[in-house]
Amino acid sequence: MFVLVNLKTYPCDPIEVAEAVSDVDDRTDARLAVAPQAAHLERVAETGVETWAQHVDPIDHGSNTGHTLAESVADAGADGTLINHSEQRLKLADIDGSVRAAERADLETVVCANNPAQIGAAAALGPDAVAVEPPELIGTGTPVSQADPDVVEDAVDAASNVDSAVSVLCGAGISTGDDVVAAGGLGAEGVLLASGVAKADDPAAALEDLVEPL
Ligand SMILES: O=C[C@H](O)COP(=O)(O)O
Repeated sequence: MFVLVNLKTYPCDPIEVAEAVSDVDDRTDARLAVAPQAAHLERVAETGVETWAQHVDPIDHGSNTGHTLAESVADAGADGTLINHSEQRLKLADIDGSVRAAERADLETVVCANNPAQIGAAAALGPDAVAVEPPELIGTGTPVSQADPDVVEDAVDAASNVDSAVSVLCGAGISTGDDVVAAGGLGAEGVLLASGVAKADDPAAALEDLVEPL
């Protein structure tokens, strides 16, 4: 299973979380990665942990201000990027452009989507993976794998019907090892989570619990 921890703009110490993820990563068969804010990418990558950006823009080098360039994210040490997160929604053409920009910079891609229909559309754009996240469950601590298992299974079917090479993650409310196991049982190859680690009093202990059954 792939466990991708998005730090969003939570007031956690990104280096402390990255070091905890790196430490747990050494002791599990699961694949772990951290997605800090763009300004923290370089320092997080220097810890040795697999590092992801939270977003890249559908742009190339040039006359752009206040954007995130895929090449700069890669130069900072990122291995991959989220695209179209529920909190950073893009138009369809811009999702496509961001996937192309990430490919150009050799970044792995996870395109997020609200529901199975959008997952099918996202998979058609050829990312490495898609992540289904019902927005109403994000940050609630109620796991999608328990609250809405059909949405995960339907997303897996939707992606597979379009392109079986595109793997499916699920997210929203995932915070325990049981949640991750349940997600795997529904066909997801990974989970995208945030508050369960980034808002935990002890992020290292939260991570240990997440990967313990894997
Ligand atoms: O990127 C992560 C997702 O939005 C899930 O967030 P959450 O784990 O806080 O529900």
